Formats: sequence, structure tokens, C-alpha cells
Amino acid sequence: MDTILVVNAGSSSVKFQVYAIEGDGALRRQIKGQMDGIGSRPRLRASGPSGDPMADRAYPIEAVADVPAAMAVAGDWLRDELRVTPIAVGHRVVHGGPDYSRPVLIDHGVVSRLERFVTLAPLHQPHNLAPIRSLLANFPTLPQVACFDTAFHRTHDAVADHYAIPHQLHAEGVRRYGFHGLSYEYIARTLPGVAPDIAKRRVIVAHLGSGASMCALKDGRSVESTMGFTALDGLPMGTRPGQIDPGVVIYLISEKGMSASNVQNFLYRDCGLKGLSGVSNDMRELEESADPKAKLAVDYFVYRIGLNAGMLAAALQGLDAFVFTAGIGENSANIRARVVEQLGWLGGTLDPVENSRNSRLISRSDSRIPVYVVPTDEELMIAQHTLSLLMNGQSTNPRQERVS
Ligand SMILES: Nc1ncnc2c1ncn2[C@@H]1O[C@H](COP(=O)(O)OP(=O)(O)O)[C@@H](O)[C@H]1O
Ligand SMILES: CC(=O)OP(=O)(O)O
Ligand SMILES: [Mg+2]
Repeated sequence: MDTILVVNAGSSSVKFQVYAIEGDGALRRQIKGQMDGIGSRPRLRASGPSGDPMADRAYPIEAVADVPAAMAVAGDWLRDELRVTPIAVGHRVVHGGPDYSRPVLIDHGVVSRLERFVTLAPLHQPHNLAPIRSLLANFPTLPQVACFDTAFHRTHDAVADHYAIPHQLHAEGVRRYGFHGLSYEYIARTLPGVAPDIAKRRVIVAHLGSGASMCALKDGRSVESTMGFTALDGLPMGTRPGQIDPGVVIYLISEKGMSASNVQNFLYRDCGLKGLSGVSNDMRELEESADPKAKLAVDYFVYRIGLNAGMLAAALQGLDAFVFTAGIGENSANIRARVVEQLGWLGGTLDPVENSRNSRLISRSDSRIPVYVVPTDEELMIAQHTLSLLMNGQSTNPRQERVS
């Protein structure tokens, strides 16, 4: 049976799925797994086609200290224990820059173009490119497809795509790209089945994971994102601050004598929930902690989601539904309850019982807007794009290239 392997390296996890390609060209999931809790509580979990457990192994924090180590453990397990030999591999690549508005078949030229964005996504791009390079070297004829977090947002109007800086920089690629696009694309494609009456209307999707952002969807298309040139902007995250006055960066350089690489490490690894709490980057640990600084970090996270919801509602000129997704959005009833409280003025009222059950619809029947929990599936999007490129030489979601 021919299979496709999908690899998704995030900031605190490595997710992977293996799909069988059926005779009629349909995809059937065979393995779904992830190594998560990198930097806090590493754990490899995987399940088979009907959710049957295949692995559940905890590791000491130092045994899986970073994403490359997690990738090696997951890769060894797939290759040595399961003997997975895919006919194609689909990769999440976080930064596609201005040129890639759809998935692409990878060759050496594509890899060198994507290497230019390593400094724009240091927590992701190197880990996205490392397995691509290694497979290209060892299996040069194995088709590999890159699917970009930025591609889904390439529909933004010029006002949402620009910073108020001289045009030359925009022409060079200094733009508001937005990220988590594969997740938002999956939600946009799933919504018509979940809520046909609102799928074409004004929806805010909150992707709350280790990296966190929100997207304004109108008619299933992205019109605005809280993230910009890099995945540092917008909401506070596990180790990233989210929106910050650029004056803070100038202060770090001129008053603290920090170099560019010190500042980069600081902003990507030492800030956000981890920096503010001094306890952990992992929401589970913050929710369990009695430390007042952990409470402040959680309060800040919720407060900033509320502020950004107001901004996105303004971009949409109203709001018809709100959707939670990703690690925190799918699993933390407490954070969801607190966020929905912030959405009261926008018309959201929580049903606490449905929320505590992680139900799909968690708002009360008299809530002016429905609030949903939709588990994301970036890997399915990648598998579909990979299969389409294999079969037709074209992605499933061709988009107009925007002329800049
Ligand atoms: N039950 C839970 N309660 C609260 N937070 C959770 C729970 N399960 C997972 N999380 C949070 O989800 C985050 C990971 O989300 P995920 O979307 O997998 O991140 P990423 O893809 O960026 O690595 C973890 O940092 C953890 O804080
Ligand atoms: C772009 C980004 O922050 O991704 P993740 O949430 O997977 O770390
Ligand atoms: Mg992720």
C-alpha cells in the first residue's frame, strides 16, 4: 500500500501522520502521532486508524531537549519499529515569504529560497528544512512537498499586508504575512460541515497552542491575522512576547548592549508565558501553579486574546462566530471560559456544561454568536496538498498570485 508521511514541526511539538492512498485516490489515515511537551514534559503518543493506541512513552526533559531531538526519536520509531517507507513526504514549512502562495514540490532551488527565511522563523524554519535536506540527500527521487503557514493569508488586502514603513522594504518582503495558515485553512474547509449558516460569514478563529495567533475569516478567506512579518507578533505565546513596542528592542540593544542574536534568542525563547511567569511555557503547568506570576501570565494571555478579538471584529466589521483550536484552545476549558467572558460585548455567552465536556458548540442557545471548538488538523491539509501535487502537479487550493 502506498503511503504519504506528513511532518509538522511546531515550537513545542513534532506532529506526524501516515496516510494510505486508496485505489480511488482517497487518503486513509494509518498513524497519527506527536512528540509534545518539548522543553517541559516530552511525551511520544501515537494511535492507529481507529484511534487505537500504538505508543505512549514519556521522556526525561533532557532526553528530548529540543525539536531536532524530538524529530530523531519520532523518525527512529517510524523507520525502525514501524518500517514506514512512504512514496512521498509532505512538510509544514512555516515561512514561505512573498513568493510561495501555494504548496510546492521541493528541489534544491526551493530549499535555497526557503533558507532565506530561517532568520524570520528561527524556532521553525531550520527544523522544517533539516528533514527535507536529509531526505533530499539520501532519497533524491522521493517526492517532497512544502506546505506553508503563510500561504493561506496571501489573500489579504494591501492595508492588511503593509507596515507603515517605506515601500522599498515592502518590495523586499517586509510584510505582514500571518502564520498558522494550514490550521486556518483546515478550519475554513471544515466549517461548512460544522455550521453551514455561518461558514460564509464573519468568523474569528483563535489558534491557541505553543505558538498562538488569531485569524479573521470572511467567506472562508483570511482577511486579517494577529501575526505579521514573523511569528513573534500578536498574542503572547509559550516563549514569545507577542505584540511589543519596538522601543523595547531598541532599549535592549542600546541600554543592555545586546547583540542581534541575543535579542533574537530573547524574543523567541525567553519571553511570553515562560518569561512573564518564570514558571513554565506550558499552559498546563501554569494552570496547576499557585505562583502569582503564573496567574499574571495566564491573565495576560486571556486579556490579550480579548483585545485582539476586538481588533479582528473591527477588521470584519462585526462578528458571527468564534472558533477555538490548537493545544490550549482544544483542551483547556478554563482558558476558553475566560476568553468567552471577554467576548461578552461581542455577543458570546458560554454554556459551562458543554464547555467542560469539550463539546463542539460551547455557547448557550441564546448566545448572540455561536462559539465552537474545532480540533485542527494541519497534517491532513498537508497530506491533501501533497497528494494533489503528486497526482495533478497542482495543489488542492490554487490561489491567485497577488501582484504587489
Ligand atoms: N489539557 C490542556 N490544558 C491546557 N493546556 C494544554 C492542554 N493540552 C495541551 N495544552 C497546551 O497546548 C500547547 C501545545 O499546543 P500545540 O498546538 O500542540 O503547540 P505547537 O504546535 O505550537 O507545538 C502546550 O504548550 C500546552 O500548554
Ligand atoms: C507559527 C507558529 O508559531 O507555529 P507553532 O504554533 O506550531 O509553534
Ligand atoms: Mg502548532
